[in-house]
Amino acid sequence: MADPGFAPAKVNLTLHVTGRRDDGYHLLDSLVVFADVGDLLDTFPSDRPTLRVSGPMAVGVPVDDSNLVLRAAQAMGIDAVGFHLEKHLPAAAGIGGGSSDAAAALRLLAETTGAPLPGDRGLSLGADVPVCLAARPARMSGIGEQVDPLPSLPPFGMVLANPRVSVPTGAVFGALSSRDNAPMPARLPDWADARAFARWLGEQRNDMEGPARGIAPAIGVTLSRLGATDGCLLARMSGSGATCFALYETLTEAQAAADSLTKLHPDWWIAAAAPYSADAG
Ligand SMILES: C[C@](O)(CO)[C@H](O)COP(=O)(O)OP(=O)(O)OC[C@H]1O[C@@H](n2ccc(N)nc2=O)[C@H](O)[C@@H]1O
Ligand SMILES: Nc1ncnc2c1ncn2[C@@H]1O[C@H](COP(=O)(O)OP(=O)(O)OP(=O)(O)O)[C@@H](O)[C@H]1O
Repeated sequence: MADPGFAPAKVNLTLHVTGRRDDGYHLLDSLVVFADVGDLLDTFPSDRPTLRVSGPMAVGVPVDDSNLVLRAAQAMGIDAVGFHLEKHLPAAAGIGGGSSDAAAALRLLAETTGAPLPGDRGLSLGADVPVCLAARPARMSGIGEQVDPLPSLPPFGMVLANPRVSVPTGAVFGALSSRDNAPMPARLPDWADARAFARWLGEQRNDMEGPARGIAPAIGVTLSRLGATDGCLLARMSGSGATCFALYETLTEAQAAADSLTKLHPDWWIAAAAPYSADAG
């Protein structure tokens, strides 16, 4: 059984911005997968909402009411709970760290208290929370509320790389030059292998990459470094950045690429990962 407290990194393999609603939120069409690197969340008995944060990425993570973990508990109407969050994912990085933590909190509380999940599956906490609650490969649309699980994907390995520049999501949406772009094809192909999958992904887009690179030029460097690693099939930015990912045929190739990139950029956050799905095993 999948660990409900595991908060995997979210990776937008594609991210098409297809319109904007009257309230300013953008309509998206995105192929989302999860990686087997992430944060770890656990609960402990407490008579009031409490949050302790530890781990290699704990610095700067809020421990007050603004943390999405405590906001998730609030959304489920649960006050008397303590959380321990072990932070491994960089924040404001385009890999849904806070959203995945919120989703893990919802899953844990539903499991331990029997309380129902919020009707909006966490959308009011963040547009990425519903897909993070599913934590399996999905096509995400609307502003994030529509989550359609994908049939099985071919196996592949990934490297995630962040040049340690944080990029606020709202600023990147605000800097988009075009908001009415084409969605992905209505019917997704049945990809034979990682190469065919990466070739098809290469014909799709992340519409936020251009504006994010304008805000954080280090993203361009990250993409070219990933693209130059042995066996790289595709290098692209995830979400609103600055984390970029590269795909490989195998996890072994991804691990070798992560090692060589770490030698070049020991100060970056770099992780090799396999795809993760909450419904597997
Ligand atoms: C870029 C993505 O990561 C792609 O998966 C998500 O759409 C962002 O999800 P998120 O970080 O959970 O976003 P939220 O915390 O809900 O929103 C942050 C800000 O991004 C903008 N926002 C977000 C989602 C969306 N579909 N349209 C938007 O315009 C809004 O200005 C909002 O104030
Ligand atoms: N549990 C949490 N972990 C990290 N940051 C959090 C958390 N809860 C709230 N935050 C706040 O949310 C901000 C955005 O962080 P988050 O990791 O959610 O990034 P994100 O890039 O917006 O994710 P994405 O755009 O992929 O959904 C942080 O700067 C931080 O102040």
